[in-house]
Amino acid sequence: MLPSSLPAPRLIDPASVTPLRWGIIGPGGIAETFADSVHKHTTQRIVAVASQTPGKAEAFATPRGIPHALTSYDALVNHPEVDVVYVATTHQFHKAHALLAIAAGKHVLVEKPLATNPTDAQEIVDAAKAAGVLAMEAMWTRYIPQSEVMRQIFADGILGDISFVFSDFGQDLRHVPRLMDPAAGGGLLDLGIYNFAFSSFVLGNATSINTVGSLTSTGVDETTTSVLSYDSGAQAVATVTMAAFTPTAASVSGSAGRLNIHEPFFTPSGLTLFASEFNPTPVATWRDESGVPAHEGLSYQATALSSFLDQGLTDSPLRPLAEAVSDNALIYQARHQIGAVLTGE
Ligand SMILES: NC(=O)C1=CN([C@@H]2O[C@H](COP(=O)(O)OP(=O)(O)OC[C@H]3O[C@@H](n4cnc5c(N)ncnc54)[C@H](OP(=O)(O)O)[C@@H]3O)[C@@H](O)[C@H]2O)C=CC1
Ligand SMILES: O=C1CO[C@H](CO)[C@@H](O)[C@@H]1O
Repeated sequence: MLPSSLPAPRLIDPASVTPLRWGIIGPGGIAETFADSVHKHTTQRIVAVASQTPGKAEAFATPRGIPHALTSYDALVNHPEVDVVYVATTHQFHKAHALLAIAAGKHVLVEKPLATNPTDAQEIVDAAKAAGVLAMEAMWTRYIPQSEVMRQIFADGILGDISFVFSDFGQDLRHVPRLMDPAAGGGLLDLGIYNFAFSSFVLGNATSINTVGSLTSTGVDETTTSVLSYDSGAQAVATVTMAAFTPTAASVSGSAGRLNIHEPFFTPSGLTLFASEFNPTPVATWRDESGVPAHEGLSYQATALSSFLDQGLTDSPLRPLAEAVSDNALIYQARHQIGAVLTGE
């Protein structure tokens, strides 16, 4: 019997965790959204920002009242007022900048993907472990309310035996230089990481992957369809493109019911439960009415990180590093299956 309502998310009160002092490396597009949403929705505070581009740190810090605008990443990671570093540079620099923060003894939140390949991602994990600091991939979707609702739905077995997961992420991003760049570009590392993280959220680690796809004029992956297989017999299909705007939908199907994650599935949205037999009438719907819309949801991961440190943890229980590495390895395989080989690989 399916429930007629979905559980309410159990959220952390932002005021209940230690207000950490954050430093940002690489104040570009996502750093702006992160800083503004963190200041709006949490008790965490950005106290320093460092940019290698002249004038950029100052321009970022001044309107936000951030006290320290620095011109060197070294100075930021070694700044005595910084507790945790947010690495917001483009993918190919994540490893070097995460290691810099870890070597300075700082906790680190690394933008997704953790690195451009699983070997580099594992190096970050090993360094953080050796230094006894927390490292966390900024897979922010894991920390938004609907993911908390989903965790309860899965724990209660509401969907029965889950056999199929579908996720789709597509936007025309071919005008964005970093995504066309053979050093770190492509749809899979930038967008597909959300699909792969969604599949592992539901089904765990895939045992095999088969990908078909096409490349951009610069040789990075443009459009891909991946089929992931699991020991249980379940499958996940991930469609990813940086050439067109697609539904950006996701669903989880089991023997007892199907859960649709409202579009776009990777931001705060909503959930609808259907019966397992064909019937378009929803059984139950939950909508995110928390007042933290779209990318403002980046703020949840900052509160979560602080709560993990308060609990003495050095790995996110909601997006463990081992999972970030195994998803990275699947993306590596997917890319190489279609010949999307980055510079130096
Ligand atoms: N969670 C989300 O929804 C999103 C996440 N992201 C992630 O955030 C990361 C950054 O993306 P985004 O903010 O769009 O990136 P930007 O293009 O805005 O660049 C961010 C920073 O990276 C450094 N940088 C960029 N290009 C170069 C280069 N060629 N050489 C040296 N340094 C460079 C710069 O640092 P400096 O200022 O020091 O020069 C820049 O300020 C990506 O890894 C991406 O996956 C991006 C968008 C959304
Ligand atoms: O994480 C992300 C979410 O969506 C963006 C586009 O809107 C991506 O480019 C980005 O890296």
